[in-house]
Amino acid sequence: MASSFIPRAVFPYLDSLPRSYFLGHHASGLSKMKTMLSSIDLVIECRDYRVPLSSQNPLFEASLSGRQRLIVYTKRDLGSMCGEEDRQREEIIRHWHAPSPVLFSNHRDKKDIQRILNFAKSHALHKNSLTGMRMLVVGMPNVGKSSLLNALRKVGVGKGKAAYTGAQPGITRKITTGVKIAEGVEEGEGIYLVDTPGVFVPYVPNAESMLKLALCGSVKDTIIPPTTLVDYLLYHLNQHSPQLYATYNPPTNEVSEFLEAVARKTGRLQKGGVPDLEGAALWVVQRWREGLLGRFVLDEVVEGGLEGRKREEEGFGGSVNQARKMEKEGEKLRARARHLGGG
Ligand SMILES: Nc1nc2c(ncn2[C@@H]2O[C@H](COP(=O)(O)OP(=O)(O)OP(=O)(O)O)[C@@H](O)[C@H]2O)c(=O)[nH]1
Repeated sequence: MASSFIPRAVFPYLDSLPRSYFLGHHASGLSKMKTMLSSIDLVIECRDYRVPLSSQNPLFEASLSGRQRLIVYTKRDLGSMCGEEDRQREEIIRHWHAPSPVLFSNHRDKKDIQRILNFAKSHALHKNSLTGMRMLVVGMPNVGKSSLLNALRKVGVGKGKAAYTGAQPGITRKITTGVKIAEGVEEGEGIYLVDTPGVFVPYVPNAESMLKLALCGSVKDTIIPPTTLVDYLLYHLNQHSPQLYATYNPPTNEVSEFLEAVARKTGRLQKGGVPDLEGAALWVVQRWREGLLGRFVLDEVVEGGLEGRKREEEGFGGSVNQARKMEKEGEKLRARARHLGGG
């Protein structure tokens, strides 16, 4: 009976999950960013609104310090219903970073983009460098950097797309030349924004953060089984309201039951009418990423939350080599557990 439904209070996440997704183009992109830093006036660091803690990358703190930074929480439309709870969350996030500036954005909302543009312009005026101010946009893979660049260019100079965007991480592989997003005083002058490839954290300290990042599309969909992602999503959906998936199934904590219902309702059936659970899982994840299956934040946003997260990360070192060592050790342990379990 629906009224007696009790959602899971914790997610029994698996120790077998990978905790790293640090690729070659992430490392080379980061080292190129470092070499460019002396010619950059402002760094725009993008983080995902739905995972404000998990999408911060300590590598940026370490590598891009010394430049003024504006933090932009992207994809706000996918995590916010613009209610009182959202307002309070945004206030806490601003406190985390005070006195550094923080803005929130939906790349389709002209007002949000204009705010970022205004910030850039006032920074340029303050620095007296409207003649050729250069900014770098950085962030985790798929966080929305190129979309932000295109939106700023559209609002700022009324021009069309300059960067490719896409629903999978890793669309941008190389650092581009600067794209003009605001006119300057003279012809050929203005504010330029340089797009960069997304850079993943070297090692994700807790498995749940890895699930969150994967759900938000920061790692390739082949890294974590889609059914595991939907299981994790179902856990969150139930915490908010099982009504969010009422079209497909009554409240449940069983991912296979949920996916079977989705497969049947959406016609994802294999030979002999067998439900295609993986196909259904990929579809569900996509629906959530598009905001069509609830809009909510996955990280817990509380006062002091960012400091707590930083302490947790410091406990894990933070260097890429250390991270590789830990990932290798994790792989060995997982292989041993599989061997002992006979799987
Ligand atoms: N709903 C919504 N979707 C967004 C927003 N910003 C970006 N997206 C979508 O998120 C996906 C990734 O956007 P990109 O701009 O390609 O992300 P990126 O950070 O440049 O990705 P990399 O190439 O991995 O560095 C695309 O499908 C965009 O349409 C936003 O504010 N709201």
